[in-house]
Amino acid sequence: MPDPLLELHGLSKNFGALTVTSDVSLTVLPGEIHAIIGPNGAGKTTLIHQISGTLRPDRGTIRFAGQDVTALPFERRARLGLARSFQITSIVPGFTALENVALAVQARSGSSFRFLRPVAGEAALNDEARAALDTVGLGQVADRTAATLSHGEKRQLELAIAIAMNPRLLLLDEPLAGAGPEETERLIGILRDLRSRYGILLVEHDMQAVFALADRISVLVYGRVIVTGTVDEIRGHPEVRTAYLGEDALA
Ligand SMILES: Nc1ncnc2c1ncn2[C@@H]1O[C@H](COP(=O)(O)OP(=O)(O)OP(=O)(O)O)[C@@H](O)[C@H]1O
Repeated sequence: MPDPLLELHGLSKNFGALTVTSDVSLTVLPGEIHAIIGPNGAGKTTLIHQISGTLRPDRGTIRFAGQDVTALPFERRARLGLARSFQITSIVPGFTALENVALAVQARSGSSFRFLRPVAGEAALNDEARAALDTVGLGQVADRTAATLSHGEKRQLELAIAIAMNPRLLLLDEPLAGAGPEETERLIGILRDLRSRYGILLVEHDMQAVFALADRISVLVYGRVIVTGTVDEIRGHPEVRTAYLGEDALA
């Protein structure tokens, strides 16, 4: 088995008396989609915040690509290749799709493009941005203003922005939220293509999409991982069925 890209050991976090993450341990392997599912309020988003570095855990460790990153700030983790896809709110509506992605390329590369002649620097930025847009199937709309993109295209643009960070692991928090059936199918296809290039930690409510995509699934209930397993193991697991009682998501 390859070394894990991401390893969480005994991660715990309380907000006052409320335990939001309780002794969470899991791994994401290179080329794997590891999905986190769980009822509303189970602690999925706060877990993502701790992994990306915007929230400090009270206990436990986070290792990324063999390095302990528990104490590193968000930007340092991003530079190591831990990319979180941000919600649509981080897209600049008045910029084109290409400009939005070029901004992310520029943020990642810092001053490195400054050493090129201005025109060459801009061309290099745009080439990288175009490649990221092509990867998520948005090459045709590169020059459209982001505000005019459909909801599904905006979700694709978020993925392109995350890819422009040159990541090794993508942290995706509900990448299908608000997408219609056709958009969902398209996004599932894109995520499937991305799997061969990145490890993916996927938080997603759309259970059919999770079952279609995930190599492994961890089920979070009240901040605790109650089981990690393959799609078949999770579908048939009695405790998971109990946690979702009343929902037909596992049908
Ligand atoms: N900053 C905060 N201060 C206090 N409590 C918080 C804070 N952020 C989240 N919580 C609480 O922590 C718990 C876990 O929230 P979280 O958003 O991580 O759950 P979730 O599994 O992502 O939920 P959903 O599926 O509805 O998005 C919830 O009870 C929430 O109200």
